[in-house]
Amino acid sequence: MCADQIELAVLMYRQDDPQKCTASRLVKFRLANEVRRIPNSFVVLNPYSDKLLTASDAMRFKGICGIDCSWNLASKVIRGSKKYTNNRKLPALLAGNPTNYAKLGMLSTVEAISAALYIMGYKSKSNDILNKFKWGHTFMDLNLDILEDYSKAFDEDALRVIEKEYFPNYFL
Ligand SMILES: C[S@@+](CC[C@H](N)C(=O)[O-])C[C@H]1O[C@@H](n2cnc3c(N)ncnc32)[C@H](O)[C@@H]1O
Repeated sequence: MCADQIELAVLMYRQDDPQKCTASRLVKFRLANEVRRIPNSFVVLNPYSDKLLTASDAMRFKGICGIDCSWNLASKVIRGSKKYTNNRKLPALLAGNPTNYAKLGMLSTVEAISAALYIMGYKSKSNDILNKFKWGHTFMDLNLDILEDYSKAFDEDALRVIEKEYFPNYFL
């Protein structure tokens, strides 16, 4: 998969400290575009979706969009909204960022986009965006083996089997 073939976007609610906001940093380094309306051809990273992101989504979507809001308000902003389409939850992963370190599924926006890139086959770009954060390598240190296994699973059933092997008690 060629790293240039996928576009990255963020929808920003600006609810967190701008100094710590990972989406702002991606926009600053021109690694993602800030959008007000998510293009229909993009997959939306939604931690409350019933549908899991799989490697086969690389064939369906030409871009990935993160929704950057506070985790404290995410349930209201994302779960309570019907305006997002093409929603996908990531299979279970451990956060590597200092705020939610080692919490399952509570990833920062950059971690979520990086994981989606890895699973969809854009492995080099997945690392490139993490490299803009001093703690970015921690996310890969914690999750590389898991992400590699997830990237080989082409449907949700296969993903859920792997998820259960690594995290038997995972519910978000
Ligand atoms: C709730 S925001 C928190 C952003 C944080 N303030 C930052 O600076 O990165 C994180 C976003 O990343 C994506 N995300 C995080 N964990 C996810 C998961 N388990 N499944 C799908 N998307 C996820 C979602 O778009 C989510 O809204």
